[in-house]
Amino acid sequence: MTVLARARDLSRRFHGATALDGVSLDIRAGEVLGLLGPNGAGKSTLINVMTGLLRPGSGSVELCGGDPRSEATRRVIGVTPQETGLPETWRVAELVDFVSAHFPDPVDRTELLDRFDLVSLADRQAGGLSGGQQRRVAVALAFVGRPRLVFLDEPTTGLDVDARRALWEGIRSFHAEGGAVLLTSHYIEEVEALADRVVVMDRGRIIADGGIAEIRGRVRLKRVTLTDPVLPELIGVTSIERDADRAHLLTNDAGALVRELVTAGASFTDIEIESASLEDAFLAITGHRRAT
Ligand SMILES: Nc1ncnc2c1ncn2[C@@H]1O[C@H](COP(=O)(O)OP(=O)(O)OP(=O)(O)O)[C@@H](O)[C@H]1O
Repeated sequence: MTVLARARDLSRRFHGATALDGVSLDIRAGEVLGLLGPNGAGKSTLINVMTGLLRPGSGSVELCGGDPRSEATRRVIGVTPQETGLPETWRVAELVDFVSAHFPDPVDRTELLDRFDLVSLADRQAGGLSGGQQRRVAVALAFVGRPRLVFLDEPTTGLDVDARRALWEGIRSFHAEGGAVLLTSHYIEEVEALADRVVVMDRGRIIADGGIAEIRGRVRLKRVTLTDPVLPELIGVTSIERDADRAHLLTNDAGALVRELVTAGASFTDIEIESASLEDAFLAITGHRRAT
């Protein structure tokens, strides 16, 4: 499959702190790649280096065979950085027209606004929009130039459920037409809903890369949920979380755990065993508590 973006052995330090430490990554045509990692893992730095906004300390990046810093190469990608500042007095329609003027074959304005559920905001000034509405406009602008590959850094942070769903639909229809996307997210269910492939970063390195089922399978965790439990000391339990009267135990061997509970005479009223979620797998791989 065609490789649209190729990063090789990227490293980048900021004042002595390592943000990227030997990262190599290919993004292929037509795939949606979810980039996960805890705060400070290096996700934004990777996007900024891959899109030519930041120079790597060492290593190389090729976008569609070209240099990400060249204008011609940049026309084939779309980017929504984590922080976006829209000019406050400009109306949404004017912003779309302005960005469109930089591309040879832009998406029709009405079609774009419709795709991202922004038609009703077309005549509103950007400065008067809510944070979530501004975010949706900023994401939509990444798609104006009919890019082959779009980089979205936390596209749905701060959006309510409906706005997030509208944005997901916009990303899905781009994907259905063959577009490729790299997106970072703190919402694991977002990556689960949109991505074909998941890359997990931690401390500037890629520590897992695969399909969602594969990443889940890499840690053969089961989630065992018990109601009203009085638990003995347990062996082989990766973590225990409690919410109200339920306890969620993560383990590599649910059978052994159940036998241990029964042998120890532990009391509980209900038991449920399910496969680990992507979030469980992510936490197990990084060793961090939450993807915040
Ligand atoms: N411009 C900068 N100046 C100094 N340090 C920086 C700069 N940009 C990033 N860093 C540092 O590099 C590391 C990686 O940061 P980065 O923003 O890439 O992580 P991230 O995975 O995107 O985190 P988050 O999920 O919080 O957005 C962090 O330690 C961060 O403090």
